[in-house]
Amino acid sequence: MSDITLILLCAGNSSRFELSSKKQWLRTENSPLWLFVTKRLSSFYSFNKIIIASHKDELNYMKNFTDDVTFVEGGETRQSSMKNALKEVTTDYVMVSDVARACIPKEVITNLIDAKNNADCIVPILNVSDTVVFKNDTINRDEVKLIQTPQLSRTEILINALNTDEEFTDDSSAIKNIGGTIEYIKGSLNSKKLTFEEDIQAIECIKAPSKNFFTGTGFDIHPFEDNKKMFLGGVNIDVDYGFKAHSDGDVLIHSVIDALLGACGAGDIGEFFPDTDERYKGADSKELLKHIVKFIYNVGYEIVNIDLTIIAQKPKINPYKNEIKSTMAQLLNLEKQFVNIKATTAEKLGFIGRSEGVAVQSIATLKYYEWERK
Ligand SMILES: Nc1ccn([C@@H]2O[C@H](COP(=O)(O)OP(=O)(O)OP(=O)(O)O)[C@@H](O)[C@H]2O)c(=O)n1
Ligand SMILES: C[C@](O)(CO)[C@H](O)COP(=O)(O)O
Repeated sequence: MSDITLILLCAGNSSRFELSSKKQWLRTENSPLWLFVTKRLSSFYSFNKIIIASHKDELNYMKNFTDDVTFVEGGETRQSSMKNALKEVTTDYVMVSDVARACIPKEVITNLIDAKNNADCIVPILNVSDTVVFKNDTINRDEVKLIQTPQLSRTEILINALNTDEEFTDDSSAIKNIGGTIEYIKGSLNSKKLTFEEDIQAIECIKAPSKNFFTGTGFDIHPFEDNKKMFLGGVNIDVDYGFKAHSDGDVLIHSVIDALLGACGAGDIGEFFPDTDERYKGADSKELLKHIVKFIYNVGYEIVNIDLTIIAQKPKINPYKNEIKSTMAQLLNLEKQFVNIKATTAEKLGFIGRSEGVAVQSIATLKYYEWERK
């Protein structure tokens, strides 16, 4: 059994990337980048264990993709994500890599492992061939190194090195800080880190996303409650009763949230906003939908359209249809033509027919965010 654990850091915010999808969630064919990188690295070497540090909002979702890795919640910084992941490591050695370095070649992994006994931390580097100016001075470029990941460290030493409030931008800097030894090996241009949008041009091992469409259905139902404001699709309906619920009871938005989550395979509304959680008592459902829409985009999807049916004996929906459409289109970041609303009575049958509440059924279609190499 190998004595090396792989940690893949995937908990960043991609704030410099500036696309609607986080870089770890870009699709290469049908695979999110983090899964592609995990499979790629594990095809090069049989690690004892693979640990993935995930953003807290994406941790549960990631678990739907594979049972072969251990997921941990990331932190605010790369270093805190690494510290969380290190708690799960039981081997003598640990290899830590950025998910943002998607195309690391096998040779780099093999060379790191071959050098594992030579120092406390083995680091791939690139030398610099351009002239380097630091502040205003041209400096000796032969003394400049560009540090890459993955880095292979003795686990105990890395844990000790990170037992500080000081922030380091990589593992080797922390180890150097406590007097540990470092060995530099040859890195690779193919290990370039995806940081800015234009870096996609250099990440050649990934293929375009598949053109598949994904559908999900949603259904929600709420009974009426007197003397409460009624909201449907984010619009205040002018009646003197509302919906009984833990939140504001916007049954239409709840149904749409479930359809969106269904389409991207992310469970249901209760997994994101439990009705036992005091934070969501009386919550404005528009805010819940905004959170979900951000999630959908972050994890690499775009919304194509939604269609829904409101089943209500009362109130009358027609006078509000257009406003609901506009409000929902804005919340979903869609053109109005891609939001369709139908309404029907229950022909006086059952509890809806007895005017005791309203149900909404919906369907959403998503596609992968279409990044392209120009
Ligand atoms: N809190 C954080 C921050 C970063 N990372 C990971 O550390 C690596 C290097 O970070 P970077 O490329 O800077 O990614 P982001 O932090 O997502 O990017 P940005 O700084 O532009 O927000 C990435 O694999 C990233 O997912 C992490 O696991 N936890
Ligand atoms: C660890 C690293 O990739 C080495 O070059 C780099 O320091 C990460 O920096 P970032 O600012 O977190 O992208």
